[in-house]
Amino acid sequence: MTNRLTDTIYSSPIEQMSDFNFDQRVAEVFPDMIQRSVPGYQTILHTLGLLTERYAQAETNLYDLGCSLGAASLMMRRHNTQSHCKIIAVDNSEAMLERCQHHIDSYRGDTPIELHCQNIQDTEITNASIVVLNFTLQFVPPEQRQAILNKIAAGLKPGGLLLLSEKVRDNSASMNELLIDLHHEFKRTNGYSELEISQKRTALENVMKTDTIDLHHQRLSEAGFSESGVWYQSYNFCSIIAIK
Ligand SMILES: Nc1ncnc2c1ncn2[C@@H]1O[C@H](C[S@+](CC[C@H]([NH3+])C(=O)[O-])CC(=O)[O-])[C@@H](O)[C@H]1O
Ligand SMILES: O=C(O)C(=O)Cc1ccccc1
Repeated sequence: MTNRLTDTIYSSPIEQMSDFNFDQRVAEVFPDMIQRSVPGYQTILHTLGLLTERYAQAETNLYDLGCSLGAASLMMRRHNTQSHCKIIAVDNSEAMLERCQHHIDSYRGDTPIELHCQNIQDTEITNASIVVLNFTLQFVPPEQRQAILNKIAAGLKPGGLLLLSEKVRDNSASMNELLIDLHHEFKRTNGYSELEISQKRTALENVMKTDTIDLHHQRLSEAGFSESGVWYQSYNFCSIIAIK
């Protein structure tokens, strides 16, 4: 994207730190923030394109849960070759959705994209061939995560696909520390200062509770997915494919 606004949200000392939330300021700098903060973000979107070519089924719904500015929806729309599909993109941040609509309108595509401002806890999943949770489940309270996966598995057609990308925690405390450290180095390389890294870490503490990869596999199996596998991991960021 050209003329991308730089994320400077945590660049000055903040006296009263409040929890991270997806407001207007975050929405404005989001492409820069996610690109500089999430290792493999582009790789994951690229692979979603390949998966769409393989897994989209005609006359089904493709869901993008926690769509932010619609990057995953646009990728699915660009790669979908099946007829009579609908992309349903959901986010509970009005600021994100407003920008998402502009984004979508500025590209052409055959598959219609419907935007819904709601909690993904309330989204009905029906007749789905692909569901994307690209770094969204991590923001849902942990005790509500299983119910969402159950609903997704129930709403997917046989052979349907879930792409679940998450920041994760390692089983071993020392390995976890190392992976977090390497991620922080990645952020420094991308121009974030020590202050920005540490203030954002504090802001995320209460709102982003990470799980282990083992727990993700367990939940997916419990939900009724026949298979799940990690296809990508970079430091403490991973992406899982689950097939119904
Ligand atoms: N309960 C919820 N219901 C609906 N939306 C939610 C909820 N909780 C958080 N969100 C939304 O989930 C998105 C998470 S960002 C996803 C990136 C995108 N998938 C991408 O492929 O670019 C990831 C990140 O910032 O690390 C935000 O837009 C929130 O408003
Ligand atoms: O920046 C981080 O440390 C992250 O964990 C990733 C992220 C990216 C965008 C919004 C919230 C968290």
